[in-house]
Amino acid sequence: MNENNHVILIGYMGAGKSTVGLELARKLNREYIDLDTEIVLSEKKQIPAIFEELGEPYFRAAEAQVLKAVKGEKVISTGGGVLYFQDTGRWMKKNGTVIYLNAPFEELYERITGDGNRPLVMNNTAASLEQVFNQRDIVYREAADLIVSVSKRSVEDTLDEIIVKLTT
Ligand SMILES: Nc1ncnc2c1ncn2[C@@H]1O[C@H](COP(=O)(O)OP(=O)(O)O)[C@@H](O)[C@H]1O
Ligand SMILES: O=C(O)C1=C[C@@H](OP(=O)(O)O)[C@@H](O)[C@H](O)C1
Ligand SMILES: [Mg+2]
Repeated sequence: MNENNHVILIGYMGAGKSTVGLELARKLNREYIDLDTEIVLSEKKQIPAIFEELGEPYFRAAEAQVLKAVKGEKVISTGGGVLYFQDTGRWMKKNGTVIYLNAPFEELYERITGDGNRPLVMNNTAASLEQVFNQRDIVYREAADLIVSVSKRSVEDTLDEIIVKLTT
């Protein structure tokens, strides 16, 4: 039996997981968790400082730990690297409905380029970010129960599709 019944948003940086998740929680009248926000609060450091001072492996472990501690029927916005450990996707499937917010790399890159709050964007070229996107896209698809396009589309429109898919 499932322990929890969350709605879990996954996808690459810039897909709108944080933006869509907050609104989705409001519409579904559920509590909302953004894993990045939880980590910032518990570490009392911003994401770039966590990467710089504690390292990416530390951040990945914290991310998986925070995710697995969420109980109930919440809406969870993950970070783009949340599937870093192989067992995380399995945990998600057992604990909720996993929705992959998907768009072409070029569109997502437009949204995130120059953002100083995303260490991967600051420290990598567009070509290597695209490579990461291509690797992760496979993993996101494997983990997803539903795939929703966020390409050239408003947040409202995306929300409507998610709500229809969750309730049919
Ligand atoms: N449907 C959309 N169309 C255009 N821009 C969007 C859309 N959804 C989110 N954005 C913008 O893209 C950026 C990244 O959104 P965010 O919610 O932080 O993504 P994520 O949490 O997946 O990294 C923000 O500037 C946000 O306003
Ligand atoms: O893709 C990633 O590895 C990351 C994505 C970020 O979250 P968003 O996907 O919400 O930008 C944040 O967790 C961190 O900067 C690392
Ligand atoms: Mg986010």
